[in-house]
Amino acid sequence: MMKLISRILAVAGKYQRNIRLAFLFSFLKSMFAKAPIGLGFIALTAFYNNTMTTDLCIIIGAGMLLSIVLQALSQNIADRLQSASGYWIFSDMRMDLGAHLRKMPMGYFTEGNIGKISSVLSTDMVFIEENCMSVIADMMSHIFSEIIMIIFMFFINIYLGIVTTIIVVVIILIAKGMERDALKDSSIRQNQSETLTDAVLDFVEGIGIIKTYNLLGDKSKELSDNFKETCRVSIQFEENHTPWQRILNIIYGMGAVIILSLSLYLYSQDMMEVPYLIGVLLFVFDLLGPIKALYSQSTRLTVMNSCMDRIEEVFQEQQLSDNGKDILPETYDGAEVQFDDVSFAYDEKVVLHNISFNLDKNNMLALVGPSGGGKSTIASLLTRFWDVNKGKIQIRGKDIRDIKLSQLMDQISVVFQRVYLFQDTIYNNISMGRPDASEEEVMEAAKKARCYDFIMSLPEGFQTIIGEGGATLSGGEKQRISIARCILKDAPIIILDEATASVDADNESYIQEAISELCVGKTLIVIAHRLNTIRNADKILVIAGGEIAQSGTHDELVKEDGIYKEFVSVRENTQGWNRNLKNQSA
Ligand SMILES: Nc1ncnc2c1ncn2[C@@H]1O[C@H](COP(=O)(O)OP(=O)(O)OP(=O)(O)O)[C@@H](O)[C@H]1O
Repeated sequence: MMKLISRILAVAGKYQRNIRLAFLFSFLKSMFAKAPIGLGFIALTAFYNNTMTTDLCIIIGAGMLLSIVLQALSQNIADRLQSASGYWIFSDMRMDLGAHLRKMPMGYFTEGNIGKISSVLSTDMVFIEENCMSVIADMMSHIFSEIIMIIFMFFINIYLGIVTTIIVVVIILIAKGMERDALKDSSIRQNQSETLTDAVLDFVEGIGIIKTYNLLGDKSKELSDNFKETCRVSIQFEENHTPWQRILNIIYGMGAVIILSLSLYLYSQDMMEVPYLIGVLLFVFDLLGPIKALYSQSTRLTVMNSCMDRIEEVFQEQQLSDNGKDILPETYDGAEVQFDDVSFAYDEKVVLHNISFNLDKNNMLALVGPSGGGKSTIASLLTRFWDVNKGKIQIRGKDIRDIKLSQLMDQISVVFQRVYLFQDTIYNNISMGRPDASEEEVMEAAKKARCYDFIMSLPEGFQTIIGEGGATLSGGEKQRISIARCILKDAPIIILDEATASVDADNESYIQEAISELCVGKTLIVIAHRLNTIRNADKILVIAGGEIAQSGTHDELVKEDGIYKEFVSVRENTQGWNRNLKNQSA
């Protein structure tokens, strides 16, 4: 419980002062709330001793009224200070998380963490944001109230004070066990919520495949099993928690009875006066009220603690270092891109071994080879989607880790096979390649990427919104828009993941023309599948099993027995097949 408070304070940053101030007002509120009990005792004693006067009556009445007003006032100030801080803290935390995620290696997003990120942002943060401040305010008020009650009992009689303290300590110890258990169950519940988020995302993203492969029944069942499991885990959580609450309730009752019996005993031994006994009789069931209220919040507290665990887990993920200070030279006599003895592993799995090659400015390098050989990984290392484990990668003689990530990204454009366009206008989708580009430059890029005509044929032209609720474009059209974006960016190095799936002939020739425009005067790394592209490369690397199996030009490699020769003959046969099929259909 105190752990949660210190965790919230730790993340509160500049709002810590407000929260601490709110604690002070919570304390005052508790004092004013309990003041009528003290005044009640004074009144009882005065009646008992026959010393009650009109003045004292008025003072006690006014004191009670004043304590009610001051209690409401302190509560109001504490609530305002705390709830505003809560929303600010979590708004800042979301920004920090965004900044943190921006610095994570791309690998983090592709390794099944999307469900976790969404559930941290949507479930965990929202839950804490909505609950934490009210819960902390309540908790502080209950803790202070209980302390005031104990002090009060010491004031009435030292033995009563000691026994009340012991009972409260026993309750705290039992509640600790309950918290430990609940924390374990709660993390099971949170993990299940993450699994469910993953399953829902998977279902929604894969709906096309699911339908075409007639898997709707199976996948829907998987999803509904997941919902049932989530339901089961939540019920289990409540069921495991209820017996603890019952035990605590019994102990609250027993505690009150013990205090009551002790008071009667003390009275019978002349160790306590009548007004105090009456006072204890009146308030005994209120004595453990605050601690009872405190632990009735424990379910929410536990869930919050495990939400905080998961938020911290994401924050603790290693960021990609971005401390580089070197500036890339405009011109350089050596290689534009150089891999020097590079090895790389995804976690434990080593997928690249001692890769070394040079690529000169404005030259084209083709990466070819069997699937899973490591071609995409080589390209990803150049963009620092991950960092190498051994060796180094240089651009114009500078280790890419020694230059700022933003400068590195300015140097490279990537044309992915899978195009992603934002739900925005076509214009904005292109201009994000270079946000300060003029309208003419955007149009020019669209013309070079062979997409100007089809964009202009749309009713809204460049202002057409793409995506949900907007225009639907073919795969080839989207690809050309993404190429226009790259053309506008005008980075000197292009990484091109050539499409394996064939698009229709018209689109294919437009895409080829767009790519040719993009590549003029650039240094190119192409993950190549088309024989024509490969033949034009200045250098070909055959990547197999994470190593460079062969390297050379097309003419050199076809003369060697090896993977490349086989690869070319397979490609030629397929192209022959394609030609025959086209001729037959013509
Ligand atoms: N994010 C990842 N996490 C773990 N392993 C990965 C990841 N991405 C790729 N791999 C593995 O690394 C190896 C190299 O994959 P890579 O995608 O670089 O090969 P590739 O030659 O580009 O294959 P393809 O031609 O099929 O795209 C493969 O064994 C692959 O399973």
